[in-house]
Amino acid sequence: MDKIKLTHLKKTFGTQTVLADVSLNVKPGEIFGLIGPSGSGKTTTISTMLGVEKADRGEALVLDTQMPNREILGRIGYMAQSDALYESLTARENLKFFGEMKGVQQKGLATTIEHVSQVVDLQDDLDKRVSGYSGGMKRRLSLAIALLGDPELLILDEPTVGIDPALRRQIWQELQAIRDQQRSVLVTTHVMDEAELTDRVALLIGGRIVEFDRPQVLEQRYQVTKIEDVFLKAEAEVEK
Ligand SMILES: Nc1ncnc2c1ncn2[C@@H]1O[C@H](COP(=O)(O)OP(=O)(O)OP(=O)(O)O)[C@@H](O)[C@H]1O
Repeated sequence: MDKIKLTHLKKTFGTQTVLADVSLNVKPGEIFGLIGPSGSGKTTTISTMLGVEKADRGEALVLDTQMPNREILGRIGYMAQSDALYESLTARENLKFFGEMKGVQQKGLATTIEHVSQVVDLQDDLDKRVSGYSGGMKRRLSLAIALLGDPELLILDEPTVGIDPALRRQIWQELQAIRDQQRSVLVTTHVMDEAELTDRVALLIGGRIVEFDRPQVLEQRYQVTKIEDVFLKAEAEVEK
């Protein structure tokens, strides 16, 4: 059973068609990458699938349920592009608050907070107020919050922006461990090396998914060795 299933989604803002016709599915136990030029509609795809924005046409099912749905939202680890954090609280207090909201048992909460803050390397800064955090630290805290409660589905909008390469690698190891537990991850990224690490990747160009397959299959199809080159060639073809 698919964790996400989008069928012929269309979304316009005024006269601008941002999503012309988007269909995709995310399976259990996979890391699914959504890549595309800036402004191609990656964030809109996410907000429409979650029901934050209303689709003009088509259907979006998340965990077999039409969104928006509060109960389902509670079962997803969602990291938006802008951080929604309590600035006047410390990181630990934020994690505690969101952990309780997600129903993490009080008994295991401290251990869970320990684990997610280690993944994003914030364990030494947990008792600082978020207002004193850098942009990258806030991103890392948002990611830690998304990881709370071991959600069966993670939806991460550019989770590694402003994050150093070594930590980025550590975060991807965690995403792979999550995948290996048969949980699913949908991730948008601008970093082509990251797209290489996904199980399947979709290229969103001009409001359509122009390619959608395993990275290696796409590289063979375009006779290149990197997803970056697939991306550039596909983009040039669309622009023709
Ligand atoms: N609420 C909105 N009202 C009007 N236009 C919007 C709205 N949200 C997005 N758009 C427009 O839709 C287009 C796609 O934006 P979106 O943020 O989905 O792209 P993106 O692929 O996520 O971009 P980036 O990679 O830069 O984050 C842009 O032209 C944007 O201006």
